[in-house]
Amino acid sequence: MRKPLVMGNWKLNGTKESVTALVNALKAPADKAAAKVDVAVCAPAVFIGMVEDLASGSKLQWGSEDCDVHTKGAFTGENSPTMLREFGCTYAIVGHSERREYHKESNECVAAKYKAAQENVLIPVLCVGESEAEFDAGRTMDIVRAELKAVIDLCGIESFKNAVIAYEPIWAIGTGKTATPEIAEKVHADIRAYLASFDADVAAGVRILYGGSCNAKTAPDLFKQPDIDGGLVGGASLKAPDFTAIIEAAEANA
Ligand SMILES: O=C[C@H](O)COP(=O)(O)O
Repeated sequence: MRKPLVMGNWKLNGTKESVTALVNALKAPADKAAAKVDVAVCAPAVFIGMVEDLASGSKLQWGSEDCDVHTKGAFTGENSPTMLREFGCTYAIVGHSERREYHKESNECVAAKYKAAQENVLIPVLCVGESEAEFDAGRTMDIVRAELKAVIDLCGIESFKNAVIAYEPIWAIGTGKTATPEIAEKVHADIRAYLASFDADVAAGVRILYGGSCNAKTAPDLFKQPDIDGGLVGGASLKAPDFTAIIEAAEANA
């Protein structure tokens, strides 16, 4: 039985004031949901220490939006998995489409980050997904399989025992164009089938989140799908009432 996970990805948003208010407002819903649903927020690195101070003692978990492959050294601007772990992160998102696009991160680079996160006791949240042109051309699974295969080649299928996958169709991110529950479920099931071709038990156990305009309105039907194990939520995770409604939708289907 897979425990759903609802994770916020704040991206490049927040102030000291808004982070304080948001984390304080999410502790009670996270505590209430904890028996059935894991709840986490992934914050810009500069806010992670604040999130740790505010959320410690509650069931709200936190993580980073990226992590470097190195643990220390002359890598200006980076954040190492050991530093993130020291500030209490449970998760590290790797391979978000915005990193792949704006920072030119290849499948191999993302796989290396996934490996570094896992080696340093962070749970990687591996983002996969296709562009609109690739979706229109029917190439979704070609893209997603290649993104998964790079990780399998470097870390092995067993590594997915301690990882999360987030399927995020790029055309649905921040656009208001959510994938229909049927489209999303088909891709999630195809991802699970692909992983099962390597190891059926690992495939059955891995949590696969949906991301892309997941909000209070769309989450209930998405979360009813058998292969959708929660959401990676961008815009709607910045407002406590909206994110709370998404947590409640996951609880209702857990
Ligand atoms: O990581 C989150 C995704 O990019 C989804 O963002 P969004 O919910 O604003 O569409």
